[in-house]
Amino acid sequence: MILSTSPQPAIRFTRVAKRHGGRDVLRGVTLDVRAGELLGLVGVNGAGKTTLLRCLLDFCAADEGEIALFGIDSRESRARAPLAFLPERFEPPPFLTGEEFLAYVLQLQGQRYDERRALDTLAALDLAPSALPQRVREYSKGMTQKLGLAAALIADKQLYVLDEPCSGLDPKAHALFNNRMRHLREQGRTVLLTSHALADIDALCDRLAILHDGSLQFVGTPDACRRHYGAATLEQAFMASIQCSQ
Ligand SMILES: Nc1ncnc2c1ncn2[C@@H]1O[C@H](COP(=O)(O)OP(=O)(O)OP(=O)(O)O)[C@@H](O)[C@H]1O
Repeated sequence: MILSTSPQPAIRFTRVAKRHGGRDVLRGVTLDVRAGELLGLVGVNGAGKTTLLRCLLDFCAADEGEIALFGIDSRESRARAPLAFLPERFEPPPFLTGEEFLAYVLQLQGQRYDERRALDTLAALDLAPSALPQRVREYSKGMTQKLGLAAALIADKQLYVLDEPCSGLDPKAHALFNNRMRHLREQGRTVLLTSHALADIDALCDRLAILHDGSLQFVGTPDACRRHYGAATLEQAFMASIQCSQ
């Protein structure tokens, strides 16, 4: 058990390190995701973002360090109960219908499937009601991603961990997703998401964390990031942050 501190962050990574194949993928990552904030984790391909989330979700064990969810060691299953997760590569069982998949996800969380709620969740992501009785194998890439988001969002959770949630979304669904994220923040929910779209991070996130080669280079607001690197845009600031580390 990790001792809680006050005010308690939704997620606390403390000196998290992970090696894969003799290579350091995470090098002592320390980061608090505050309760009620929307934090964007950014970094180049292979920076270690998904690995950090996998450690958080106990999909793999960190070699060093600790991770706590609302003050509870993330390796305890009860710590992850208030959390919904969308993986980077969302691959639902192709033989299920959309409705069967959503019902299954809710059942795993001890919740009942409610068609009205499912339709509202789909509508909020611009997924047509006809997707519910359709088999997932017939879905387009964007439809599959919307179903993954719907599965993450349909259960009422305090914390959402979304790995590249906008991957494959069309512009309308993308805008609707951003609205949904703002709504979650208004409700005091916490969101940790990864994204390669710095414009989204700028428009949406309270703070961003830049991970490069397994180490955090910067954590703060988009404005603070631009100021810190003397940059006019977040893109320039990001480029400066990863060059500084080389
Ligand atoms: N199971 C594994 N075995 C070996 N190497 C791994 C494993 N998982 C991740 N890695 C390596 O760890 C590094 C970080 O990968 P990770 O998927 O965390 O990066 P990422 O920042 O999420 O990248 P992307 O933006 O491309 O999704 C990569 O070099 C990857 O090859």
